[in-house]
Amino acid sequence: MPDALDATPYDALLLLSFGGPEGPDDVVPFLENVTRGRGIPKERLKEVGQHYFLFGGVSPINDQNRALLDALRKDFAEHGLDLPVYWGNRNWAPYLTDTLREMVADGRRRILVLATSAYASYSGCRQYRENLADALATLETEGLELPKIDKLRHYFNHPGFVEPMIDGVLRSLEELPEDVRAGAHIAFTTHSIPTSAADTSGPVEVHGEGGAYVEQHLDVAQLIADAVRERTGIDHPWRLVYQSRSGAPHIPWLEPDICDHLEAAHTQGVPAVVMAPIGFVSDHMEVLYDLDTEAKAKAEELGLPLRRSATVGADPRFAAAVRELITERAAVERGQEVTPCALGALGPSHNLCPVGCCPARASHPAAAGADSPYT
Ligand SMILES: CC1=C(CCC(=O)O)c2cc3nc(cc4[nH]c(cc5[nH]c(cc1n2)c(C)c5CCC(=O)O)c(CCC(=O)O)c4C)C(CCC(=O)O)=C3C
Ligand SMILES: [Fe+2]
Repeated sequence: MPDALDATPYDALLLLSFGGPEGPDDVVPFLENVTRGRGIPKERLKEVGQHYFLFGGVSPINDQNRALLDALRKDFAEHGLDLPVYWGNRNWAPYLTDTLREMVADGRRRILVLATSAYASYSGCRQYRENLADALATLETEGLELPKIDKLRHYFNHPGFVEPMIDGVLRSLEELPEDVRAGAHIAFTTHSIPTSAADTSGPVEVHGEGGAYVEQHLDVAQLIADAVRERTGIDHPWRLVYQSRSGAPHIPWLEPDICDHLEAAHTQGVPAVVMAPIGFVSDHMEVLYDLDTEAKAKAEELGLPLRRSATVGADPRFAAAVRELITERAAVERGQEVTPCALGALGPSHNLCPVGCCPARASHPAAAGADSPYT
């Protein structure tokens, strides 16, 4: 047995995810949960519902989280990290509030949260913190003693997140027909968000002009492209592109869309493309529908060879990264010196979201940040 690792003061890890439907009857109530008060056009909701129905009303995200839970528990056991792992979702069962109630009943007082979103942005960070605050508010009305909740720093540039994606891109390149492989372009994809949300993502003092969201993705894309060049000797041209746009058409969102990009690439004579969905932690519906269904159909129509590389999912290197992030943060909380691990140009992300980080359109309490009403 290795020496026991120290998670003190934490007594539990909470895997906090998006959640997804697990059958046709779940789809509409799930979409209602996701879009409550968010002003998404009815037409878009019908369309997104169809994406789910195409796959039997089942999102792959829950099974992927179950696999990640297994990987985390296995890794912790193998490395002597004695920390129970719980799972709660923002938009579907097991619901965050129910899990948190269970954690309190189990006597958990200091909870560390791992969100299945690696980057800054309102949708990828603050919204998770708002849902934590809402869950705490509910437990408070029930007269429960509230636990203290912290959130792990953004892990987009952690080697345990980046390295599996490098392997994935290399594998996808190898899958391309040999005659087009050397000339292939890489399209790194992430979820489009409104440009107003992109511009204000991250801590105000730290990020550049266009916000942390794009900056962080560009950092990861560059890391992967550099590693691919080192391993293959070929400098594959790349670009960061976007997918899964929703919202009203007159509101600007990040562009270009992956399908428009494929068309432009084809017109310019690009012989093949590898899509690398670096914005997502696992192969959930955005990946299955927007890339594997829609973008692949577009490529077929164009006669453009296209491969989609793997997301991190339950890769053991990602589980190990989570363990390292936990012991790192626990040491910080104990007042010890640590050297946080991060690749790329941006350095390790902040541990505590400062006031005004990734602001929402409407003010809403958010937990696990400097502006949390819960301490
Ligand atoms: C940045 C980002 C991530 C990555 C970070 C993270 O992972 O958190 C993400 C993940 C996900 N988004 C998901 C699903 C949905 N997102 C929607 C809507 C929206 N997402 C947005 C952004 C993001 N979303 C935004 C700006 C909107 C517009 C409405 C709003 O301002 O809030 C809608 C409503 C319909 C539509 O408009 O598409 C659905 C159904 C699922 C589950 C998939 C599954 O079931 O497998 C996952 C993992
Ligand atoms: Fe989304």
